Amino acid sequence: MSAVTDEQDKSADEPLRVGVLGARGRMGIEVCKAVDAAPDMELVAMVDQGDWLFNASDAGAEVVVDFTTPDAVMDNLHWCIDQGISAVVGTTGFTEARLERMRGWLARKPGVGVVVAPNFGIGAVLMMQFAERAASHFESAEIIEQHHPRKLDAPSGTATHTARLIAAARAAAGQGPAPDATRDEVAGARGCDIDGVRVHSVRATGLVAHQEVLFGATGETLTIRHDSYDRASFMPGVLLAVRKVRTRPGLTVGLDALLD
Ligand SMILES: NC(=O)C1=CN([C@@H]2O[C@H](COP(=O)(O)OP(=O)(O)OC[C@H]3O[C@@H](n4cnc5c(N)ncnc54)[C@H](O)[C@@H]3O)[C@@H](O)[C@H]2O)C=CC1
Ligand SMILES: O=C(O)C1=N[C@H](C(=O)O)C[C@H](O)C1
Repeated sequence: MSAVTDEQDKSADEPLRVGVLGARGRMGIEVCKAVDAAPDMELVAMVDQGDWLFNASDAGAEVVVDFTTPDAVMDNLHWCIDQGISAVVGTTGFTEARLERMRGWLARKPGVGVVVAPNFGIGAVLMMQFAERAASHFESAEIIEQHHPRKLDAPSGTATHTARLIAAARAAAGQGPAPDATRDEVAGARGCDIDGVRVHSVRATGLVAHQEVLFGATGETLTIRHDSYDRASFMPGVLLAVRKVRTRPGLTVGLDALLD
């Protein structure tokens, strides 16, 4: 299978055939609605736990969207890549080791593309970019992420990714650790540490997905905040990735390159 160009290898009136994994989940339901409503796409498979993955390949899916669980996603992606199906992945839990394994699978299937994004909200992508830009100008940086209480993982994928971006920008600027004389009286009082950046996870009914990045320097603070009030906020980013993934063979991490 070879890479598809921006012009696509199909006539303009042929819709892109899309399958959704995790189709009965909170995000999966929203993705199915968005794909179904997109004039240039056809929803050909809705797969959830206990369903047969081959439903997607039997239905001729050209792109699969995965919003499942960190435990399920790697097996799903291995299968998709093996089948020559490109994938758009919002599921969290991606470590560098997992990304490297996926690069190995993709190396054997040169025409297949995978886009993995910790957050498909355009505002959230910009929030991460702004945080990366601000990072080297402030001696303190902490992240407060807030989510609905049915979220399985903490810290969020977005917070982990943001912390890594901030840490890399601080290291590149030769900054040392953020000042902090506090001794934890109770374990976890200062949140968790991701590459030297403190991350605090809040879970409360009524929340959807929210994050603040708080920077501090002498006499000033800067707060960069993003709020998703509705899962519809992730859909423009998901549909953009579905449209572009087949033009980007190999692994793309984050939505940034697709927005340029
Ligand atoms: N990147 C982004 O923009 C976003 C990412 N997420 C992430 O997406 C993931 C899913 O989130 P939610 O929809 O809230 O969770 P959810 O728990 O509502 O949905 C997950 C669905 O996956 C299904 N599932 C589990 N194993 C499966 C398998 N092997 N094959 C097919 N389906 C399987 C479950 O039955 C469930 O229906 C989480 O990791 C979450 O953090 C959520 C929102 C936005
Ligand atoms: O589980 C969620 O809801 C979300 N998960 C992603 C994450 O962990 O960052 C993206 C967004 O925050 C919503």
